[in-house]
Amino acid sequence: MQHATSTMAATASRSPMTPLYSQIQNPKPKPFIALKLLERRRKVPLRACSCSRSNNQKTQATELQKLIEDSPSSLPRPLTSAQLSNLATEGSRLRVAYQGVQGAYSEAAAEKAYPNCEAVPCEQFDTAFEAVERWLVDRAVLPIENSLGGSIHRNYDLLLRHRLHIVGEVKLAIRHCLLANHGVKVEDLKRVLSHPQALAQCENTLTKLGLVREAVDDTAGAAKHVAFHKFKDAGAVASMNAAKIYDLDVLAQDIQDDSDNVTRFLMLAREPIIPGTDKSFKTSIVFSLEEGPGMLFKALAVFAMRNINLTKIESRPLQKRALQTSDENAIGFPKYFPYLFYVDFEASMADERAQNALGHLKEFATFMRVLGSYPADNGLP
Ligand SMILES: O=C(O)C(=O)C[C@]1(C(=O)O)C=C[C@@H](O)C=C1
Repeated sequence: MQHATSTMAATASRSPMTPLYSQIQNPKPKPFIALKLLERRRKVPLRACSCSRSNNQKTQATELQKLIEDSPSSLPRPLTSAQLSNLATEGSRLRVAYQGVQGAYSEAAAEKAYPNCEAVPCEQFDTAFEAVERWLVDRAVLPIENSLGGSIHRNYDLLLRHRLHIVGEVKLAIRHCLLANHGVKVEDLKRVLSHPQALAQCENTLTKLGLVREAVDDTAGAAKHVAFHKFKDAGAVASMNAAKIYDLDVLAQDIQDDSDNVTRFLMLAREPIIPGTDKSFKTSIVFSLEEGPGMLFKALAVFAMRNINLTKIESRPLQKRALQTSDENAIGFPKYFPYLFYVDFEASMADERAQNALGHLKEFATFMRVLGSYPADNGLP
């Protein structure tokens, strides 16, 4: 159990949830037209499948082809929400969405989680969620917490807003480098670009160097930007891999504030996996409680009394728009700040202790959802 937050949420009645574990969603049919999307490391990223296509679909494919060919480099561009609607999926390799551009840590995490997958870059976290929901990719791998920077709140909120299931986790050691264009020295730098999490993880080094931080969407995107604009006064915090891809010099290595810098990523899918007991499993849930003294204590006790270890607890403001209509009906909106609690615990949903704990929690939680029950990543990051 790492930390707890004690703010209470006050809510109204909830709908019953039977069985405890989330229902398997009805699979949607795969789109008839399948376009090979953003084939990595190849000049021609789109390939139509053999089935016949409508004029509209041909136009979309041509537009996308043009869009990618117009790109200043031959690297794939990340998906935008607008492009998502134009694309469909095909292929034997598992297609895994990640946020960022090629060389981002998230890409490395996707490849660690699904070796030999086709990693598909997405502009934003939302785009990655949507890409899975719309069958454009098979999975998404997204960061959820970092050992130095803490939680990635946006993804907690998106987990609730979307209906994907957590099917695994993967931990990745994050080793940041300070990158700059050839010939640029550390003393020439005035600014540094990177993802806000990466900047936060290198707080001490960047403060010592007196660099002005500029936040961008991802670390590799920062490296790409610095290289593209041939900046002489700005560097990027990114990976060694990004330095190679964007042809930048490495001015300093391992600049994170602590050598043990690990990011935990979630593997997300349209359908849950069947939880087992053969290996160590984790379960992630989200719930809200009525307001009142000791309510969170009572909620956490359902795990403690069954000797179930909690590995993470996070509280997030309950935003009405973040909820699905069915969830919305289950929750009232009180005059005080309502909160949602996200809890990860070390037990499989196939374990009777977990089922009893959640049955107990349901007796007084005003809302509860199982986000996934999945094998724990206990290996080296
Ligand atoms: O910018 C990247 O390279 C990412 O993959 C994103 C991200 C994050 O969101 O936390 C992932 C891992 C690191 O902790 C830093 C940044």
